[in-house]
Parts: sequence; C-alpha cells; structure tokens
Amino acid sequence: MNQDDMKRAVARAALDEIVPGAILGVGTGSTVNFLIELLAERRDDIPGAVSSSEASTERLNAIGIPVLELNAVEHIPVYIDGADEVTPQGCMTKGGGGALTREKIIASASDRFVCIVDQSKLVDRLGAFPLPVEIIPMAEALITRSLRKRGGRPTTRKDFLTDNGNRIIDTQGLTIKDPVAFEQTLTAEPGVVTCGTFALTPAHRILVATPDGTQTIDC
Ligand SMILES: O=C[C@H](O)[C@H](O)[C@H](O)COP(=O)(O)O
Repeated sequence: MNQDDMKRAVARAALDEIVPGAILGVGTGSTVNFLIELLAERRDDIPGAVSSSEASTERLNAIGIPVLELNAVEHIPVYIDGADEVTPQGCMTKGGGGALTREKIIASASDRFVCIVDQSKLVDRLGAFPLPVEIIPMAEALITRSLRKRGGRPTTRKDFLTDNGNRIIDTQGLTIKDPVAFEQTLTAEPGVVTCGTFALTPAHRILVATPDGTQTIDC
C-alpha cells in the first residue's frame, strides 16, 4: 500500500463521520482531495459545505456540493481535514498547503475536528515539520527575527500568497514542548495572522491510515 492508497483509505473511513443533513466543514490538501472525490457518493446527505480554501471550493463545486460562506452558517457539527503532523493528543501542525488561517477559523466554528492522516504524520512531539506562519507582509522582517529568537530557521515561502493575500514564513528547527503556550504567544505577536500550530483547536478524533487498516484515536 503506497501513501496515496493510505490517503484514499482514510478518506473513505471519514465518510462515516458525516452527519446526514448537516453542513460539512471541509479542509484542504491532498488527503482531503481524496475525501472530496468520495463526497460525490454522499451528495444527497450533504446540503452544503464550508470550505477552507479556494482549491477545495473549486473541487466541491465540481461535484455539485454547494459551498456556503461561513457567515451564512450557524452550525457545523463536523470539520474534516488533514494535517502535516499530529500528536495522539490531537495537537497538529498544519498549513503545508498554506490554508492554515481559514482552516483554523472553520475548526473553531465546528463542534468536532476529525483529522485524517496516513501513519507518517503521527508524531510524539510537534516540530519536525517546518512550522508555517501566515503574516501581514509589512511584518515579515519583524516576525522572521522573532522566529529566530525562538530557535528556528525561518524562510519566507517563495512565490506564494495565501487565499487571504498574505505571505507564509516556514520555520525549521523549532522545539515545541508546550503547543498551547507556543500557539498563544506566537499568535499574539503583531503581524502574525495565525500559525500552523493547532493546539487551541485540536482534533477530537484522528483517523490514521496504516497498511493494516485505519485506526481511530479519540483525543
Ligand atoms: O494548508 C494545508 C493544510 O493544513 C493541509 O491539511 C495539510 O498541509 C495536510 O495536507 P496533505 O493532506 O496534502 O498532507
């Protein structure tokens, strides 16, 4: 079983998380792309979706699932999204695809976050994956210095703007011992839109694809 087979398998397992008749929160990335393909089978159960990126919106539109503005939606029972790293406690690093800010907003608006990953993403501690931070462009040098002070090696993502028109700084080498405190202090820095550490909006359930089947971790 290769990595794409595992992503497809975990996406299929996530179909059981859908609440029929309710708005579904849909994340971004290659694992979610497999999920969106499969959502075509469940179109009658899904009156609409809230999407975390222009890319996912386009895919949802292509299979005929209406995409609603978050401002027009009152209740999202489930948000399904991938991650770049996730701990068994449900803390994640996200934003490898640059969609972290909208993802965090929808995660925060949803009752439950179901994280879908293949086994390569499950880690004991966050930090091996370079941390994405979305920033207001005029704060690039300021935040770069701050991330260096935290012990990281920051670089601005080349030729990339987020769906919100901002830049991303990716930082290698950070040690994130306390993800909640780390997220609280970094997101409080002026110029930071948000960071890819999801500890304040953690996953409630992780579906992990392995070559022997999909495991469920309730956090
Ligand atoms: O910005 C992108 C998102 O946070 C993705 O959920 C994350 O990068 C995982 O993506 P993939 O499923 O492609 O590994």
